[in-house]
Amino acid sequence: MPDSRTPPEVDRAAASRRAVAARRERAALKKDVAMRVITPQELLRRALADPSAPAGAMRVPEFLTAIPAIGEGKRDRILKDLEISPVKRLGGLGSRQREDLLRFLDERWPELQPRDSRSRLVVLAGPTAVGKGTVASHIKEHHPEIHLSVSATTRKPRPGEVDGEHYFFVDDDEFDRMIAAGELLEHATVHNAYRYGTPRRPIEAALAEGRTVLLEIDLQGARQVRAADPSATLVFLLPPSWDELVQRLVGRGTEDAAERARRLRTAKAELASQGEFDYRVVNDDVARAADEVARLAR
Ligand SMILES: Nc1ncnc2c1ncn2[C@@H]1O[C@H](COP(=O)(O)OP(=O)(O)OP(=O)(O)O)[C@@H](O)[C@H]1O
Ligand SMILES: Nc1nc2c(ncn2[C@@H]2O[C@H](COP(=O)(O)O)[C@@H](O)[C@H]2O)c(=O)[nH]1
Repeated sequence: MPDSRTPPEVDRAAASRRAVAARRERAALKKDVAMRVITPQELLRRALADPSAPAGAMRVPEFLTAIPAIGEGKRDRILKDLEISPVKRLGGLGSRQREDLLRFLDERWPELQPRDSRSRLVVLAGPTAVGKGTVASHIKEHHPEIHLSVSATTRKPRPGEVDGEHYFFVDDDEFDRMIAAGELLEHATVHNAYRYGTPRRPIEAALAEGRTVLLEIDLQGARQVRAADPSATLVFLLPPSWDELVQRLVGRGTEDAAERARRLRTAKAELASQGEFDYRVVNDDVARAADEVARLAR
């Protein structure tokens, strides 16, 4: 039967069919990213190679939220940081924006991976005086959604330290009892001096609530946690340099010379073990390092 429509009507109908097909293809691509059939990097490379392909027509915000680890808040922060307008399509990105977006995906890939293979248990370790306690306190203050574990220890409180807040200060008998009762997830004698351990129950309760739990512990403890839960995330905090580490230890002024020497000996061994960790973060600036650890913990 002859087509009774005018040529403009035929064109409009064809354009509408093409638009519907393109929308379907974009939806399929987004699903492929969400289901991990292809990586976001691969989709972005396809879009850049052929801006007229369905991937090229995808807007950057819908591309970002196709990645399961990126919600709307994170999406908006990324767009702002990379200075990309929300109306931009992948195929229309400028060369600097392309590079920035690809670099972002490559650098952040570990934390954008779906969490289902990792538990919510995160360990922060590193040599003495690198700033573990300082970074952990910053996280506690600025990321209240993360539960910071309070350890038990046989060492005496330093000035300003509060029982139950900084540590549970216990004597040797009580520490032995906690071990015998299975109350500690891990425990170790640190710097060949005092004993420290992670109370198990508050951690299990926080994990059961779906919260991320951060343990600020030593290398021996980190190894025990890894053995108990291979899916835990291990983060190693590094000083900007060895000299800076010594300066921080001396500057803190909480140990005498003998204790400092003992701690620095342990620090050398700990630094040599950093390869066992999933991530390394340099504590050059407390807020920056804390935010990086919090991001890895999410
Ligand atoms: N990014 C930083 N820049 C400068 N000084 C820092 C930084 N982070 C921490 N410090 C300082 O370094 C000292 C050691 O920090 P902190 O006590 O947090 O270390 P730690 O790793 O918990 O040590 P330890 O394992 O011996 O308990 C403190 O005086 C702290 O204020
Ligand atoms: N294995 C564990 N190590 C712990 C724990 N809590 C703290 N620590 C580590 O001890 C040293 C010394 O701490 P300080 O407060 O006396 O300076 C430090 O490296 C901590 O990370 C723990 O529960 N288990």
